[in-house]
Amino acid sequence: MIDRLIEDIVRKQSPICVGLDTKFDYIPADFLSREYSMNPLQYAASNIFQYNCTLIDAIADIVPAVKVQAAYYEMYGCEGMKAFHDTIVYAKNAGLVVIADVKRNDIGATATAYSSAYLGRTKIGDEEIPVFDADFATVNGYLGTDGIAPFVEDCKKYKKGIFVLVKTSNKSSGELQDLKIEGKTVYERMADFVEQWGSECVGKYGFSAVGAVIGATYPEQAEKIREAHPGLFVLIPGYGAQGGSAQGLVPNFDKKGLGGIVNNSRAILTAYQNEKYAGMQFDIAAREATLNMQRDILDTFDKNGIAYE
Ligand SMILES: O=c1ccn([C@@H]2O[C@H](COP(=O)(O)O)[C@@H](O)[C@H]2O)c(=O)[nH]1
Repeated sequence: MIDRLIEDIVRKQSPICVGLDTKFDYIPADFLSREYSMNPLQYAASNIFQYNCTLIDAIADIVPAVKVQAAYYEMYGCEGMKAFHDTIVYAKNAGLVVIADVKRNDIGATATAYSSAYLGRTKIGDEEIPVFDADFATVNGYLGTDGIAPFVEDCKKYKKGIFVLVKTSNKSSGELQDLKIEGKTVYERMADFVEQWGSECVGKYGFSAVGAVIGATYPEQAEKIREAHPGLFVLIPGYGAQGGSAQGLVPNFDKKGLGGIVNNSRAILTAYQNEKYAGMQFDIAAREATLNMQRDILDTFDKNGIAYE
């Protein structure tokens, strides 16, 4: 899957992932269904799914991937998780790579169950059934190797990928991640682990399907990690609403524009509320915002001697 993601990034000249952190409140009133016979959670979830489908149709030709943030579906209960599942199916059918942002982990046995849910198969009798069946999942590596191994096994078996939290984009990420142990920060040690965990998952472009999450808000830290780990593929959240800049993304990428994919959720989902896109329908505004992000990144790449071949 890592090779396909890289090929789609290059083909679309777009190292961008649109984040489907779809809150009911984001949906414009004139898009809401007039079908009021459902309970409130069903109503919210069914509108979220319709919104996602319209948005996916608007961006599928200009980005390689979407990231579906589970929190915004879990908050609507079972109906929300159905919308999560159906959104994954819809996005895959639209030709997109799907990252399930679930940040899962636990002790080995339980991590195996999580991995079956999001990447692998659930065994019932003789049948092995794909459940959410995303292409990538985000995971938390802080329980250590036994909590990650089941995900890595499913990456190998089903050609999937994971992104392990290394240096997160949030303000307080340094409280723990920047602490030093024997001369290295915790995030640097985590990056070492990620390389080790993914050593048998390296694809034809030299990047492993076991990648890292590094926030766009921490370019200096990204530079350090990149120097130590040239084969680490990075999911980069934090561009847009969190203030990460295109220039700050540069350390993650090699001169061919490879090495990462940049997520943007709220600034695309709610672009129609931005005066820059005033009067546009939400899907048209989302497309324009995505194209502007692409221009911003490609112009910055150009200034830094980075270009897709
Ligand atoms: O370090 C991290 C890890 C994950 N995220 C997630 O990415 C998106 C960012 O949303 P924006 O609206 O573009 O800020 C969201 O799903 C986060 O949970 C992150 O931001 N930082």
